[in-house]
Amino acid sequence: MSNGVSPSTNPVSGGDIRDSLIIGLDVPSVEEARTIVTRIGDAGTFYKIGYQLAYAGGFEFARELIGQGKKIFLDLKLHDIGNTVEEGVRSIARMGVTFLTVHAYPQTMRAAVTGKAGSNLKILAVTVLTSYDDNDLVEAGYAPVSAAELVARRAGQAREIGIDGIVCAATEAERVRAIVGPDSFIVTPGIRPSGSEAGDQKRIVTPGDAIRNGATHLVVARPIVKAADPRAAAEAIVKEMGDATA
Ligand SMILES: O=C(O)c1cc(=O)[nH]c(=O)n1[C@@H]1O[C@H](COP(=O)(O)O)[C@@H](O)[C@H]1O
Repeated sequence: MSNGVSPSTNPVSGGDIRDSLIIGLDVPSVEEARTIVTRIGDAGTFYKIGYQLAYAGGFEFARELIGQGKKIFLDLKLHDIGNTVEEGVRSIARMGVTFLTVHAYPQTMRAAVTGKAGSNLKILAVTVLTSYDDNDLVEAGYAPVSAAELVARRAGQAREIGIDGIVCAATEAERVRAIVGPDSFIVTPGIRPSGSEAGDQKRIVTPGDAIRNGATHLVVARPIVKAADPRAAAEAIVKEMGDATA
């Protein structure tokens, strides 16, 4: 697959395990992000840039990291009218990033697939945010539906539309795999090494269990970027992922 990423990089199927850890650079400035990336060194190969850093110089920093051979997940969680999503994705497709998120609404997913045509960009559909539980869905106006059911429904729609990968909690990874088939990425945030703070995450899973459940990529931000030693934190997570494949 293009851009150096494929489900075969999942340690389950024998790739470089470091490529399955996506480190979320949820920090306020490029300077801070650069310091963390330097400290992590070759323990980190794949970085996520989301709202906080993207709107504080993160797009330029993404290009800088790509120039250094790192892979970038641009986590913009797009959702707008179809034409706006399509043209936005077309612009992003020229940046050379590996992954881009959109919310898993059918119009939005179709527009994103059209916008990325002819590029190496992979679109990930965010199904139900990992900070949501069943009660949060009711509060947001959904008829009573479990997060797991809504994830499954949206994963099915994503597969029909031709989306490259699914973002879901690792609690749902096995069920999602059965829906999307063997070639789709399954990217799981809400990862917490045992003993670490859940914070605002509700559907959390340890790194080892996420790999055992079949995730191709794990997204981890605070447990690494807020650690006293980010490199040691990343290495410990990679080790736990590797042990889960043994
Ligand atoms: O799309 C995402 O990456 C994402 C989807 C989701 O459902 N939940 C979720 O936490 N994320 C992102 O994953 C990262 C998780 O951060 P930590 O909870 O600090 O590890 C954050 O940058 C979130 O924006």
